Amino acid sequence: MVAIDVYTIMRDGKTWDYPNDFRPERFMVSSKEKENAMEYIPFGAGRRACPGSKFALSLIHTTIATMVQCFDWKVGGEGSTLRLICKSDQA
Ligand code: HEM
Repeated sequence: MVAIDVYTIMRDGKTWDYPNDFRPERFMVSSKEKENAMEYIPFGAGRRACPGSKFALSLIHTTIATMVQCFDWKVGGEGSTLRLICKSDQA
């Protein structure tokens, strides 16, 4: 069996500035430019790549929008954690 260390590949300092930071703007390049990129492979690659990737990518917008609508997001406190507080519990 061959195991690929995807975690390390996707945090390679030679490819990404500040690889451990959450910087979504790093993905704001045309998809053509990154067509064959192997630096970021959350769905794997090749023959065993995730067959649900298109479904997951089309669903993620609705998922995030629903979470923004239903929860108050609070960052900070102990360990700078993210807390999601259900809006309907606050009434
Ligand atoms: C954000 C959501 C998802 C992520 C990040 C993800 C990621 C992955 C990864 C990394 C693999 C392994 C690829 C490899 O071995 O190289 C995989 C396999 C797989 N995924 Fe997903 N996946 C997601 C959503 C889904 C969804 C929504 C479905 C089905 C509706 C799905 C079905 C599968 C199946 C069946 C495999 C096994 C493919 C095989 O071994 O041939 N995944 N996924």
